[in-house]
Amino acid sequence: MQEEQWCLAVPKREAEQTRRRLLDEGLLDRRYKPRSEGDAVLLPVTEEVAGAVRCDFAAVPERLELPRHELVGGIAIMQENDLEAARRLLASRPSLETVLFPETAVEGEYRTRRFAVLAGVPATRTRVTEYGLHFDVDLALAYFSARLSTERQRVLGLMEEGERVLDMFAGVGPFAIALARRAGVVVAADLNPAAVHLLVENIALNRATNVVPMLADAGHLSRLGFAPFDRVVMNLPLAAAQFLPAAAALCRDGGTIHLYALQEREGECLPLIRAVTSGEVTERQVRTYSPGKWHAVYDIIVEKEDR
Ligand SMILES: C[S@@+](CC[C@H](N)C(=O)[O-])C[C@H]1O[C@@H](n2cnc3c(N)ncnc32)[C@H](O)[C@@H]1O
Repeated sequence: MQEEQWCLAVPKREAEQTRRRLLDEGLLDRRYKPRSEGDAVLLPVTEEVAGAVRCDFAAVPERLELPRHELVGGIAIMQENDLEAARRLLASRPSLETVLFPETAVEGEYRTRRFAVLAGVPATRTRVTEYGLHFDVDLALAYFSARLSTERQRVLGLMEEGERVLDMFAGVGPFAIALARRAGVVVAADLNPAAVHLLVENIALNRATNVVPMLADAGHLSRLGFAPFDRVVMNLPLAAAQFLPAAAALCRDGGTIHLYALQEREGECLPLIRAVTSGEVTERQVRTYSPGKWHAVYDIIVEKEDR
């Protein structure tokens, strides 16, 4: 039976690498079989990611019944509180250790969720591999989402060797440690002690020697007298209004701020951005979040002369 699905069409030589990345990010729709079309391979994806198109796919019969889920290392996060489906999911993949159901939305200052264990080992800690880097995460204690892995690589691709980078809301370090590959130094701050513990472990795990972890409120960073940064990452959606002036103060003239926001209409953050700089702004959709809401990133070139 053929069914219409979202998919990414990629050149054959990139297919395996892209398939693995989508699998890591929990975006590969394993209920359908990838297939070739001309020089491309069509990879079914679980949501409308950037560049996805609609195509017909044959269902893999034994996987059709698996529930929707997001993969984070050895943990699957299900959208339904369904014990029977969780057991089937756990049995479907040897690398899976635990199936969780989020009892709350992402909440609080630390942006964490509370989980119920539906199947497997009762744990919220796991190790995630992303583009050759390893991150120990604890989903109950500190925020982590595999869905931004492509975005981290995009930002890395924009960097010059030796840049000074500030990650204002670093969590367990996925942006900071990914960008450290090209940076001269990365300052990585977070106010969640558990996140900073994991950040320190992840710096060691990846043998990064140029990431400086800090347990600090981003609001205090501009008082520390840092020389200006070439690039500032702001991944705390909903906080633009509060922290954008500090980010602009910490960024050099001509440097870049990557501002992540949850929004319901294009250009929602532009008035806030225009209050701190008149520099060039590029806005793009990172991923859909819920109907009518999406995760956007604004790449902002900071111009200081005219302020
Ligand atoms: C959405 S998470 C992003 C974490 C990480 N950048 C990532 O991509 O996985 C936001 C992080 O900001 C931290 N946070 C919230 N308010 C903060 C503040 N005022 N100063 C520093 N960190 C803060 C939270 O603890 C959380 O780890």
